[in-house]
Amino acid sequence: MARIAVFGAGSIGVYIGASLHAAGADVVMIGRARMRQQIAEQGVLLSDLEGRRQQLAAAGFPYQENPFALTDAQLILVTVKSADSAAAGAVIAQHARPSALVVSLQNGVGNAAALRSALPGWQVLAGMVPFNVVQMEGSRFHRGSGGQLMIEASPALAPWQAVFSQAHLRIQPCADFDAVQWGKLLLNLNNAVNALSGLPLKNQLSQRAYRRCLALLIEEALQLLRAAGIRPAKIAKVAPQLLPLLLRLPDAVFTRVAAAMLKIDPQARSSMWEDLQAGRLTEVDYLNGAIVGLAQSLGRDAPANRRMTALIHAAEGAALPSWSGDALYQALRIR
Ligand SMILES: NC(=O)C1=CN([C@@H]2O[C@H](COP(=O)(O)OP(=O)(O)OC[C@H]3O[C@@H](n4cnc5c(N)ncnc54)[C@H](OP(=O)(O)O)[C@@H]3O)[C@@H](O)[C@H]2O)C=CC1
Ligand SMILES: CC(C)(CO)C(=O)C(=O)O
Repeated sequence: MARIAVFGAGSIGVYIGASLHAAGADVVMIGRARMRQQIAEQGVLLSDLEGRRQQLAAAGFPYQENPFALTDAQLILVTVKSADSAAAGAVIAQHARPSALVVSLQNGVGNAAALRSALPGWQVLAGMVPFNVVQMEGSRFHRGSGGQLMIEASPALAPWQAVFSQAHLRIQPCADFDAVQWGKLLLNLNNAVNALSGLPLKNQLSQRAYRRCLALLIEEALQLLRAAGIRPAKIAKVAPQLLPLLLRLPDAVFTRVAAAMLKIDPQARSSMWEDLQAGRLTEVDYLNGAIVGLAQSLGRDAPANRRMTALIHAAEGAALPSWSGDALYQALRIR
């Protein structure tokens, strides 16, 4: 059977890899010793907001540290954080076959390009994970929101569609993937707001004070995208251009009008909050920082996203933050 490798299996990689394994696919997850030990002791519990709870035994669970496992892979899913993409590409180049299809399942707009630079001549596709996964007590990997995986359209995807569908991970191929990545990045501007709030996503997004911060960041990004001639795709239920207006609505109206946006498990958190909590560096340079970089390329500034990037860097390695929405809004607007 065709072999799938998940490279850099943490929250997203274990959730996707374990779902494929549970559905009978031939998959191997490659990651760190800490994760391998945790899984060897406790197995993996997959859960989701629709009520799934599936315990997968430690015995025979395909997780290992050795990248040698890449040798037989025909499909390689890359799920490392953005700063690790170039190094991941180098390891893949060393161990895998150039005929393997590589798919980046990462946030940000530059990871597929980073992988392509490390893997000249390989087929690398950009992908997008719309849902959220948090690691919880008991080696539990919990999907706290919904949506379909999106991957850059290519005939090379066809043999994999059925395998993913069997694992309840339907793949939606998309032609204009730049638009998809920028559309997702707009939503990921909330990762930093969420991380600084210290609150679960649903609670944070239910409070107008935090939504005003996000509206400010998105509005600034939309102006720059327009100036650069980039049209972000609609990833949420509403068009990107309407997001600032929607987010600024009073709580009572927002909870009714944007009920679909709040269809999130009360325990779900952003991946950036997970990074702060684990004492790791975050992906802020690849999210809010990408807006600052876009501004610079246009000879402009992105003050709110620039300040947000600095606030997150200040929080990295420090005690877990718990900003109020109003204080954060003021900090993002300080001249
Ligand atoms: N978590 C979520 O809900 C979502 C995340 N995403 C995106 O998906 C991507 C992955 O995120 P997430 O799963 O949360 O990240 P995690 O940090 O949980 O997982 C990545 C794992 O890869 C490991 N890793 C890094 N480099 C290597 C290497 N060279 N060899 C082996 N293992 C390596 C990391 O170990 P170590 O930390 O020790 O380096 C870590 O365990 C990110 O781009 C994120 O933005 C997208 C949608 C939702
Ligand atoms: C799913 C979402 C948008 C949740 O914040 C995410 O991409 C992340 O946590 O990185």
